[in-house]
Amino acid sequence: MQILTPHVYWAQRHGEIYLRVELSDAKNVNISLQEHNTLQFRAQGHGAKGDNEYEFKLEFLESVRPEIKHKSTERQVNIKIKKKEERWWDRLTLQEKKPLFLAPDFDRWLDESDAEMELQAKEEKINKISVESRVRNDPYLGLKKSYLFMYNLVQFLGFSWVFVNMTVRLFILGQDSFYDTFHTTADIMYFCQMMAVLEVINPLLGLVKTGAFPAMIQVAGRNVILFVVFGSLDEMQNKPVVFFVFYLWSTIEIFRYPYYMLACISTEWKMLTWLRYTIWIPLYPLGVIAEAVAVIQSLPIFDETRLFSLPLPEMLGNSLSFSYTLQLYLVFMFLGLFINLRHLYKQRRRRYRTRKRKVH
Ligand SMILES: CCCCCCCCCCCCC[C@@H](O)CC(=O)SCCNC(=O)CCNC(=O)[C@H](O)C(C)(C)COP(=O)(O)OP(=O)(O)OC[C@H]1O[C@@H](n2cnc3c(N)ncnc32)[C@H](O)[C@@H]1OP(=O)(O)O
Repeated sequence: MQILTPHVYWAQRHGEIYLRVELSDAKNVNISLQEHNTLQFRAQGHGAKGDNEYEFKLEFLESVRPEIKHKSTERQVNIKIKKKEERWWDRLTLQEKKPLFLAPDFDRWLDESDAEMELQAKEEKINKISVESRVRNDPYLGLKKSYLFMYNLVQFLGFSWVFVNMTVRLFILGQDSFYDTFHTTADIMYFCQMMAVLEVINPLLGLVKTGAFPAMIQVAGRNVILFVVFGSLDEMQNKPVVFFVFYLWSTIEIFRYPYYMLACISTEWKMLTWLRYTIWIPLYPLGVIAEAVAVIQSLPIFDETRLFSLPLPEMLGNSLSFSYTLQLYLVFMFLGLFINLRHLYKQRRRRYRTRKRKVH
């Protein structure tokens, strides 16, 4: 019998190589691996040149695992080989010139980015299964979800009240409404911001799957402005900056809390998700700027009133104004801005993963 070479078709994934040998009714299939990367195939069957003994040898680009699986069907021999290291190969063989008997298997062919998506989809499916099994095992899930739903509802109502109140007053009174924002909305804002401390506690108790640190920065940052800068200085309370700070805070929250409420009942509105993960892009820096303006405006007032000043010995000037602490706080504020912008950017990317497509 003449020894011939069959047609071989190939495709790859990050971790595997698939070969399809065009040989029907193959018998005595003998596949071996030499030197970690050279596959030798020999079998009898019906190929392009009729019934014959067929063989080929492929020296792979990189090492592969010794356990090689194959399955002969009436029409072909399918071979699955695991790569030693899970990575994308630029080509199949070590030699740059493709052997004549080798061609891409277009039935299985995926380019690198498609294969990545396939891999990601598999990982997501596995994660979903493991989350679902954990969820099924949690007897308090209903209670946790109800608590979170109520918390988010209360916050949504609170911030909506602030937002609607300010908007209506802006339409009726115009710029005059800037001056008494604090007196008309502070009680509700105090309530919402005190409640927001739960946002640091929730991740610590494992009730929500996010980090406590970004929430701590957010809540502490806002509460310094609300309780210390605005709350303790009457002189600050009728400044227009209060309007801008409260408006920026409440604008994001009237989207964020409904988004969480829907998440609690496993529902999603694409538009709401987009708003939750997008409008922070202009709002967050603007919010920090407005807060910084408030801090800067409060510095001379703290200097004058000596409120919260630190007592010092007489030779050091009696007391250290709280404005120095606030100047230091301004630095922390921009550090906090950077940390949370990065966090929000990551959260957004997690939601809207974009993939680079490689053009071959
Ligand atoms: C005295 C020491 C002081 C030290 C302070 C240092 C300086 C601080 C400076 C800070 C500057 C602050 C500036 C700020 O005040 C300005 C403004 O706010 S301007 C207005 C714009 N602001 C924003 O856009 C921020 C809004 N806030 C937030 O987004 C969050 O507070 C934040 C912590 C920043 C991010 O939230 P989180 O980490 O929770 O991300 P996700 O929303 O993606 O949630 C992750 C998953 O958890 C689920 N989750 C979270 N919370 C809940 C909930 N309450 N109920 C139900 N589920 C919840 C959520 O659904 C996500 O899950 P999945 O991915 O499955 O949907």
